[in-house]
Amino acid sequence: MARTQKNKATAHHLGLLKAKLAKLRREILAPTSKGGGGAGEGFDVTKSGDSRVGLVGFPSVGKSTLLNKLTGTFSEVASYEFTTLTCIPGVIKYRGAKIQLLDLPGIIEGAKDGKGRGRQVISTARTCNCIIIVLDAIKPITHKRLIEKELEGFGIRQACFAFLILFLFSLPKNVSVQPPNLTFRRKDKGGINFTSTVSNTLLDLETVKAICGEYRIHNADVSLRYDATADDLIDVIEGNRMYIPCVYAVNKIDQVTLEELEILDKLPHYCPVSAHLEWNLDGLLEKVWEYLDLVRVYTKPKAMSPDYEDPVILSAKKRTVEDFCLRIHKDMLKQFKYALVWGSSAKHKPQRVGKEHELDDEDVVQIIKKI
Ligand SMILES: Nc1nc2c(ncn2[C@@H]2O[C@H](COP(=O)(O)OP(=O)(O)OP(=O)(O)O)[C@@H](O)[C@H]2O)c(=O)[nH]1
Ligand SMILES: [K+]
Ligand SMILES: [Mg+2]
Repeated sequence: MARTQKNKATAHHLGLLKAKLAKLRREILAPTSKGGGGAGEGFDVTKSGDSRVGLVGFPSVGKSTLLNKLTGTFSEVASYEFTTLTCIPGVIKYRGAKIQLLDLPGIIEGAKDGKGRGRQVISTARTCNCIIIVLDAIKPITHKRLIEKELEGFGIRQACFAFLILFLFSLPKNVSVQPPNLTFRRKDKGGINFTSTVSNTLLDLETVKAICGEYRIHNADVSLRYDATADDLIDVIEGNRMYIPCVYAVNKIDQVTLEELEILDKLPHYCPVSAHLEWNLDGLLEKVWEYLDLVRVYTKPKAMSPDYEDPVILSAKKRTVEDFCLRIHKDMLKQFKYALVWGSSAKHKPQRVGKEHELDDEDVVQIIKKI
């Protein structure tokens, strides 16, 4: 692919190769029938708390040091690579929420053998609500080049790494992570029908046909509502893509110059830290909190003041009064009459609302039950 000139004439050829790569990546990561290596599942660590965050990165970038400093849990730290060989969980108490933080093995080795840990790391990463990709500030440029090279290469290690990038790292430039705005519908006959509501420069009918052909799909409607890439189409066809927000924590900034630090600080989604010297760990937590997109709701028992110590944590995508009730008790809705809400989602102080009402961060809620 690196050797192929990129132009209209080769676009469908490149699209085809991309689809082939996507299929190979999926095979590498699919559980092996032979067993051994835990059937490709993640590490056996029980989910706990309100949200889960994973530490992913090359060996010895300081993932374990970060876990230790952020959670007070012990995970072995050493100057040699592959110190951590399993998944070590810790808990961060932040703004009343309990966030489970997972320390994971460095990703190159596991990826290299094509089974075992590399796959386990990825499987575990897929269970996270946010991923902290830890980079070493001394070699961010080499790492970045490595990633680019991996993407273009063909080896198992490369393919595995590219998978990570596709699944976890290739995020839209904006913070809100959205799946591609593209409709793909299979049908029984009529061939491949390709429409676009915007002028598209990256995909044409030939390329779409080539990609679909790779999946043995000969009849489908594909419609774009933005300038989609071949990778976006492949993501939608594969259908198993996850969109997990990630923060790039550039660690060991105690080793770089102020000039270098200023550049790192400007890059989108980057957060410079020194785990060892505990520099900017607050900044990292703040960023992770922002990307987790959580809502804190305080309960107010009748005739008492709100409980500000122990908020109910909801996802910003599921934050109705109903979601709130379900979180407190599964039978709560049966007795629900209405709720009183104080805070930015309320028009009055308090506002009387039904269970469809959407709550905002730091709202206070009192549930009024049927008598
Ligand atoms: N200078 C400096 N060194 C650090 C920092 N954080 C970690 N280190 C050192 O980097 C080395 C690797 O740290 P680890 O925490 O073991 O790294 P890891 O990513 O968990 O490594 P693996 O588990 O082997 O993948 C150790 O020698 C740490 O003391 C930092 O902020 N600054
Ligand atoms: K290490
Ligand atoms: Mg480690």
